[in-house]
Amino acid sequence: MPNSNKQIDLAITIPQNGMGTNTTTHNHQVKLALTLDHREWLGFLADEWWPLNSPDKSSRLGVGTPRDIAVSEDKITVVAWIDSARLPQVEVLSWRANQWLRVSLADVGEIDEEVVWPGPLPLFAVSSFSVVNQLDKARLLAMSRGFSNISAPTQPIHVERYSLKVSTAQQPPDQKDQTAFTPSQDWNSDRGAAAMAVWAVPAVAPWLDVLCESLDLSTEGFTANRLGAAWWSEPPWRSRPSNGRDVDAHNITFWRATVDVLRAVRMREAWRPLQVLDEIRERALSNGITRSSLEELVSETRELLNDERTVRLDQRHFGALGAALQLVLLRPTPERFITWTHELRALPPVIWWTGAMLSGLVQGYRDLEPRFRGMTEGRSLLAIRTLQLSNIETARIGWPGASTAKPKWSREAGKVRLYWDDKNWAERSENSRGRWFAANLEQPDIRRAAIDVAQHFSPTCLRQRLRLKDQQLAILGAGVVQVETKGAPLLVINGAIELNLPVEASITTEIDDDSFRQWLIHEGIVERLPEPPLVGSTRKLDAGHRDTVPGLVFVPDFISAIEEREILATIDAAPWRDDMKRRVQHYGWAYNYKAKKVEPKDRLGPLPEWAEQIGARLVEKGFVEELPDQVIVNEYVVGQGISKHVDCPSCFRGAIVTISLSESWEMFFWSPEGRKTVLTLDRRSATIIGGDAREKWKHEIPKRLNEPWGPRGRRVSLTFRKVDIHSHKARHPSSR
Ligand SMILES: O=C(O)CCC(=O)C(=O)O
Ligand SMILES: [Fe+2]
Repeated sequence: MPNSNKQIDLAITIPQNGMGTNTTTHNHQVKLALTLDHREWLGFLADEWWPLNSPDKSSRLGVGTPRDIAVSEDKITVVAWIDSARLPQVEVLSWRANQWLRVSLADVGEIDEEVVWPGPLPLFAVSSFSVVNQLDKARLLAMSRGFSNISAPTQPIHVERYSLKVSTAQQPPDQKDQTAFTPSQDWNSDRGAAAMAVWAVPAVAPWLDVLCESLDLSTEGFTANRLGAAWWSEPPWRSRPSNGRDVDAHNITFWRATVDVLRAVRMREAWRPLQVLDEIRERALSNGITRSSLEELVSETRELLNDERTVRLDQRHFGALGAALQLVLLRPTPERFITWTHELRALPPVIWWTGAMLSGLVQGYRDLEPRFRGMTEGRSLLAIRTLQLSNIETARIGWPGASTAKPKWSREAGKVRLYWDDKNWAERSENSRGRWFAANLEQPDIRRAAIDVAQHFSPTCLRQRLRLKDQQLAILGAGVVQVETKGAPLLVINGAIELNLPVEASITTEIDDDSFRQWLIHEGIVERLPEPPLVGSTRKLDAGHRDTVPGLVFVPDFISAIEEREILATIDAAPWRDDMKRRVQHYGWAYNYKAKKVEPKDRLGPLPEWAEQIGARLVEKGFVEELPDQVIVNEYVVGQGISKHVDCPSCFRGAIVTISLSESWEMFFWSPEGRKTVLTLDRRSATIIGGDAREKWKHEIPKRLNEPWGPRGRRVSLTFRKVDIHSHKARHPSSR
């Protein structure tokens, strides 16, 4: 955008002098030199822009040759070589033929002796530094490592002889239109807040969205409002929305007062939290906050600061915001603030995040430790973006490589990657909270694990589901029961009633997806969350192996995903036998693994309804001839399996069927000659083992940690058999 206007600007601003208009050199290679002493150099590294600390933010740069500034004997002279192509191609003042002229940066060349860059210079525009001897270089590097808020520059420091040129230029005239280049007074604080916001963002989707929106040039933080954290739509680095459409005026007003006061704190000079608190109170009152709610927060916070009470995370009047402020007042610097997570295990993410951001605001970018500043790419993008967001004038300046795109994020290989266009500018590690949030709760094994998690951590996300079928139940008690049919049917009970439920009535535990996710977004989690199960172990079968075992029939998707979930829920609600290596449940007939037989005394009763239904379907589809009357549920966790065997030929009649749930694992089939055939038992499939496969071949589930496609979690199988109680055939030597 600036490039297209360049020629026109030139035509207007270059006067017709002796050089003529055509002699301007379009030399982008020209090196601009900023001469600094070592203290200034350290300041440049701390701020990453130069100069920010002085009222005049412009810099005089030598063209090709560094300017000779009066550096005293005891100081080291450092030359920063600026690559003009990394700066916006705007107009600068140039000392050309003994006068100051306004020229485009792109046209600065050998004919210019010196230019005045109209604003602070970014460290990222520096291509290298120069010093005159090795000792100076060593001293500079040592100094840059000696301060907690400075890291050694990524640019090389060359040792070379250069000449300094005494300036012949007059004092440059005042530039009236510098505003676009002069960051706001608060830029240091606001940039500190932004850096901490990135560093501390909870790696959970909605909070990552909030962060991206907070750095977007256009949006107004809808996600933040939806999450009850409206103040994140008005982070310090954004000039306030003029339309003032606040959904949470109370919190926003308090937030503005807090930010205004905290960003004016000069931590280096003094830290007086009680005074800061009073100032926030004053400011909030004059902004129109109701006295009573504010006074309560203020007096409680005073007690906290005076060590007369301990931190309470459920702030009544200002919620997460009030709590975050209290924590920041207690520990104002980021490196101390972040230690709260160790002491307050149940710290909700938004309190921690808001507080961390405020600690960055109080500390300011200059004093921020490099670990909080992020990657090099991110630093420059964040600096430019906070400049753009702080005032409209600066937003118009086209920084090379700076994007106007929306910031986005993605999850990749255990990382959360933040990017603009295709530029990666920040990374966070994923955590189990974020992984749970992203997990597909439709997957039965994930859902099951989520129920476990909820049972342990947040039972209010759970529901009990009562399933009744073809019943007429007497209503006991004085209450009244009605069924409302408008919209989704609703059973309305007024007063108390009781029902005598038949034994077959099933009650299963269900999870409410929304409340589970809300819990993941908002709540402090005291213990380590287990990881959601991997769903990698679901691979489509290659058909090649299926025909090689005679008598084997493989039926993919015999069970639907919903059935799978329901059966697993029912199974998990029933007791497990754990007298073996793996857990099992026996239905219909108990099986004696030692004696390898079934006797009349082993009869347990009819199959449960779910097993009865599947058995009937197996007959109906012609996979087995007789209705199965025994089902064994096997649970295998990582490392477990079943050794090579033939299912007891004399105990059962006809084909046996195994149905695989929750993960796909391999089964090995061994021919009578000892040849191995591998079959993947896809989850939800049925494998019918009949004929030779049943009688002559052995089968096995290897005991191992991984399947070829990923680590094992948990597999559950259902084996359906027809018990042959009258058969007295000899036992197969290695039968089960
Ligand atoms: O887990 C399976 O699918 C097979 C179980 C099995 O072979 C058996 O119980 O005999
Ligand atoms: Fe078996």
